Amino acid sequence: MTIHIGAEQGQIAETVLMPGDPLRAKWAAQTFLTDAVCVNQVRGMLGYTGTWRGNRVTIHGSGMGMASLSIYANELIRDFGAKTLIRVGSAGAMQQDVGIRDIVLGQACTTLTMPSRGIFREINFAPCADFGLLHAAYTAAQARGVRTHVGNIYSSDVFYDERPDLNEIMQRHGVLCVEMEAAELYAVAARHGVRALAMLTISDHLLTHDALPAQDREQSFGDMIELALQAAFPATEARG
Ligand SMILES: O=P(O)(O)O[C@H]1O[C@H](CO)[C@@H](O)[C@H]1O
Ligand SMILES: O=c1cc[nH]c(=O)[nH]1
Repeated sequence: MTIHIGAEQGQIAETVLMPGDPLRAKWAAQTFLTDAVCVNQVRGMLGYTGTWRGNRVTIHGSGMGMASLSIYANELIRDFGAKTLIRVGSAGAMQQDVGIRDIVLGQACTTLTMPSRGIFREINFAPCADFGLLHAAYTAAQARGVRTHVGNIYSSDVFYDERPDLNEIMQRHGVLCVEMEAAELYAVAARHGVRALAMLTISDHLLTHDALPAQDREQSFGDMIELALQAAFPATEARG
């Protein structure tokens, strides 16, 4: 039990899927895990542990923003021994050829800042995905025939951005989409020598202004959840 996670020791699996939305965690656990048990409700930040094809998995909300994710990622890794953390988030597309419901795998993250920024002093640390997870997720997505993009994503620390000029610069440099947690997840994971990946489903589009409703963001990202599980347990997937 930690300040923010009420689980007992042993109740958190080594593999953790992390949506921002705690209700997406609940839906994903109840839809995809066997014998899912709620292991955290502190502050309404829901976490569930169950199994997927015999492998123990926890699905735990991160909350919105890097400050919130940082608390949960630190406690999951340092206090509960999490070794593989996969963010399963939503994101806003920043390129014309990235469409609603496409999946983006965050190979690297662009930031203005992040909670871990301070410890790097004058260094511009480049938060990047674990290559094994990235490769496994891409392979699984190709096999499933899901439209998938791999590349640089923008981890913003604000949702209501007063600097749209920065979006234009990032778009010209090929940044695929904007979300709010991945960079800090990658930095915390790197610091502790564990694996991390951000998988994102495009929920809205900064250029076309198309957007999915809240219920879809909560309960319709099944492709992404299954791809995250396949990426975490590729050998299991090969056996079918
Ligand atoms: O849907 P989630 O996973 O929360 O991700 C995105 O949605 C939230 C903003 O609406 C931010 O957390 C952003 O990163
Ligand atoms: O951070 C986010 C997440 C989803 N959509 C956005 O536009 N921004």
